[in-house]
Amino acid sequence: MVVETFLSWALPLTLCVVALLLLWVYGNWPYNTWSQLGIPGPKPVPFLGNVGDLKEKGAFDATLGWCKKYGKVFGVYLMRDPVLFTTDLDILKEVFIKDFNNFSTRGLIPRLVRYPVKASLVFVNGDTWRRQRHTLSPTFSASKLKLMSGFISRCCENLLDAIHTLTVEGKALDVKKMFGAYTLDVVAGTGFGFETNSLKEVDNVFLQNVSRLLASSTSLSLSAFIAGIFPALAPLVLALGIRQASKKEAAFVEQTIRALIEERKKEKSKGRVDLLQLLLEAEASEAEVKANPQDNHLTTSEIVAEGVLFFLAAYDTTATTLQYLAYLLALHPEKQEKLYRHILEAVGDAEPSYDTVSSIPYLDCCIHEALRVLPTVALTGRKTLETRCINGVTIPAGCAVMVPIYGLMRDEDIFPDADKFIPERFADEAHPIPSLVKDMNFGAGPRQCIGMRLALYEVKMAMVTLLTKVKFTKIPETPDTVKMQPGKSISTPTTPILIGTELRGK
Ligand code: HEM
Repeated sequence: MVVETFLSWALPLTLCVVALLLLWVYGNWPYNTWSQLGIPGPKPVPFLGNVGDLKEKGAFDATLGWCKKYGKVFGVYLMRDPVLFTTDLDILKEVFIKDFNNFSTRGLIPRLVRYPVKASLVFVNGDTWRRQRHTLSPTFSASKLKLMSGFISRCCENLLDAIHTLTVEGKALDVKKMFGAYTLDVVAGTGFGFETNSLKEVDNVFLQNVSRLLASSTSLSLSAFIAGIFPALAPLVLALGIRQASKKEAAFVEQTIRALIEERKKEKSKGRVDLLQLLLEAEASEAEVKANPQDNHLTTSEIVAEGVLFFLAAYDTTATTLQYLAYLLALHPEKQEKLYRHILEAVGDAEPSYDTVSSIPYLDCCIHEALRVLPTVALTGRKTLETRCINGVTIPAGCAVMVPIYGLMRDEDIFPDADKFIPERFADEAHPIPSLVKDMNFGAGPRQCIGMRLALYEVKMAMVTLLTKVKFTKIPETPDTVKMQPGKSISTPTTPILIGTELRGK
């Protein structure tokens, strides 16, 4: 009897203890990777690694803090995955440029990413990436951008009108909202040849859906959390549709793109120069793509994926860059006046064009410096196929190597007085900034941002159009410093940035 009672509870109890022990081992075993390799880093907690810090402080502030504490190379655990963070230029050059064949995969790929984004350039790899990249690259050549110039000019004029009205009415300028509407109009027109009226109708439904989709895709949800701890459950989480946060918005954006494709096919226009036209000219069946993988072809489902991606990748990033540039110019009137003089010298009374806005070195300096002081993107990186040892640092096979962009941009060895807004540092011939660092806000190497030229062109056209007519000013509502929201991979201030505007010549 005593033996039976003992067995009835001892067996389940033993099983529970063994299960808990196994769970404990599972939740802890990856966390000696970096200490064994002699690489410093923050102490991980079971199952979560260092995600707690990222969630609490945000990717920008957490990684900046780690850079200050651990230096140029440190190891972090994202859930159970070891990730090497580095601002060491020799390692970055090797990873992004010289050893690209080994590091051609994007660093962190969310486990729950689904179609259409999953099939787009950002997330595909290997031969599929090569084919898509070759097919899409011509869209962003200087000659194609020049053809889009008339449309971008019209968007800039609308932007100027909207800001003129605000100024006359004495209202503060919500920089992100205004520039978000402008970049959405540019993306819609240059990408798909359709005119959103988001500058006049700031609460545009399409804009709201894209914003919500972006917000949910850059924050950590419960489902991402489950899939992070138990990667094997990711397909189940996706199949069950647990990741509901962005489903509705993703469907809305996807449907809009599909409708645009259908309309364009009916129109049969050959004269268009937008992204959609280029995509459709490359359209081929799945069988054709399989048979000739080296040709510049895209399947119909890839065309939809690239269309959705174009909105996601192009709109918020460029609007955020414009937002910080306008804000920093409002805080630094002397730099703004210098930029105004340089713009007048280059453009005079003429209409700004691709060539004129591209020939104002001080404008480039201001954009680079704004991106440096307040970067738009927190992180980018690559995954190593095979184990590599670079500069004495071992990177185990399958491990991600990430650049903490904020930390790199605040490195006092490269940027003395790194907290200060000094555009001139990018023109200092005595201390040139390495181009790898200068452009790292757009990544580096063959997988660098494909839209960099378009983004810079949009920013330049907007600034040249506005600054010849309007001054940005600091008003009581303008914050002295920007605090970034945690949980976002694209920089988002905790409260909207408001600045003042004055008409020039008044
Ligand atoms: C100021 C605005 C922008 C910033 C700061 C930015 C930043 C970035 C960064 C950091 C990457 C990763 C690059 C790497 O890993 O080396 C990237 C990739 C990418 N960006 Fe941008 N981006 C901007 C605008 C745009 C625009 C306008 C487009 C338009 C289509 C775009 C499309 C893409 C695509 C498709 C990729 C993936 C490229 C690939 O994997 O081959 N971006 N961007």
